[in-house]
Amino acid sequence: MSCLVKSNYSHQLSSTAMAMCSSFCPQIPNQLRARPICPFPTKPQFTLSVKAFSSETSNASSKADGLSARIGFLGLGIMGSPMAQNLIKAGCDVTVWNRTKIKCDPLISLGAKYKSSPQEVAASCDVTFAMLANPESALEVAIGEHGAASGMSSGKGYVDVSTVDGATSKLISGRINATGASFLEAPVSGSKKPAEDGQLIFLTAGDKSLYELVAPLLDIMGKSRFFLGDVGNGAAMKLVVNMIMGSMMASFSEGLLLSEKVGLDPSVLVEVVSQGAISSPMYSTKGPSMIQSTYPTAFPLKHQQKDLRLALGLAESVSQPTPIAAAANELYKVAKSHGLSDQDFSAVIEALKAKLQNPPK
Ligand SMILES: NC(=O)C1=CN([C@@H]2O[C@H](COP(=O)(O)OP(=O)(O)OC[C@H]3O[C@@H](n4cnc5c(N)ncnc54)[C@H](OP(=O)(O)O)[C@@H]3O)[C@@H](O)[C@H]2O)C=CC1
Ligand SMILES: O=CCCC(=O)O
Repeated sequence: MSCLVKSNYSHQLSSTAMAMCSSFCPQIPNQLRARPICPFPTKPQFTLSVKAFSSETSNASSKADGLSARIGFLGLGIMGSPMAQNLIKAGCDVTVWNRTKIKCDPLISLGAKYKSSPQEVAASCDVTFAMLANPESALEVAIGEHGAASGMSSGKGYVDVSTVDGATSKLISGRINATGASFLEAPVSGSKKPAEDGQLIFLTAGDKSLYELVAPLLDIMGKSRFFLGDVGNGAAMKLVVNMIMGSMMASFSEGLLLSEKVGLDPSVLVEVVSQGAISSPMYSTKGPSMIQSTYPTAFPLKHQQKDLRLALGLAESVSQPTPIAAAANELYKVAKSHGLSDQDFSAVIEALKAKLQNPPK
């Protein structure tokens, strides 16, 4: 396994990185290419050569020379839109598609091209990213009618950054590989704001050469990237992380409500938690709005419940007991039944309030 992290301490790019920037982003003027300063206007401060722990080195520069800079992006929701936007702002040649076409318009205004199906995007691009809601939509867009696979061929790459289960990822990988193209799964840790800020964490697995080729693109959209081996490992890592997160949020919700019920100020609880061993940006960021009973959507509750469901399936596949996650999953299901699917996942606290108001008879 390897991990590369974006450095905040250097304005300079290595020559390898510079070559790859130029290769992927042909709109970068030649006079800028000659300078050892990264030309990306939004994300100037990184180098590709900082390693956290790995003996692997990237030799993507020479391979990148064979790849032109046409990038497809399928799925422009909360995450896909800012990710694609960062690629466009970095000067990359991006072609977009979304089921609901109107969501393409802001990106088209920024310079993106548009195609009317995933198939057409894949056919016209060298590497196509997909950021879809769930396994069903990831499958439909990748291998359904007019899906990306039907536009794929040898030399192309498909990078699925959606959160899905390993079986879905392997199915997509098999169909993409059958066309002669390469597949990488690359789900992300980090939410709406990190997506906007290019601070996502990529959990990749699959074709190592494709990983190396798209590394400069991942570095535009993210702050670090892990290569985890075979297809399925990236999905598994993502599901374990989100299983922990879903349980943490459910437990935090119980704490907020209990503190209030025993006469404490929940705002003080948030402050106390922020100074101790269980401090988490999630609690500090979401806590104040949860106390106000407002849940501006960064990570939709329906997706958190989907991830818990998939994580429980993963645990079941290896007979691993996960009673805490199972209980949390039930709470998110209650929240969904109260119409909170499209609220932020912190709205799970409302399920506990509902339970309090309607105790079992
Ligand atoms: N939001 C977050 O904080 C994070 C989300 N994720 C994961 O990333 C993925 C996307 O999340 P997010 O952007 O928040 O989700 P959104 O719900 O905002 O976007 C979902 C996207 O999937 C598309 N879609 C849904 N169903 C279909 C379908 N049947 N056919 C074609 N397209 C479809 C939507 O198209 P349309 O616009 O037409 O509805 C939209 O582009 C999910 O897997 C999620 O778990 C990962 C990390 C963080
Ligand atoms: O999948 C969603 C992850 C959200 C986050 O990491 O904050």
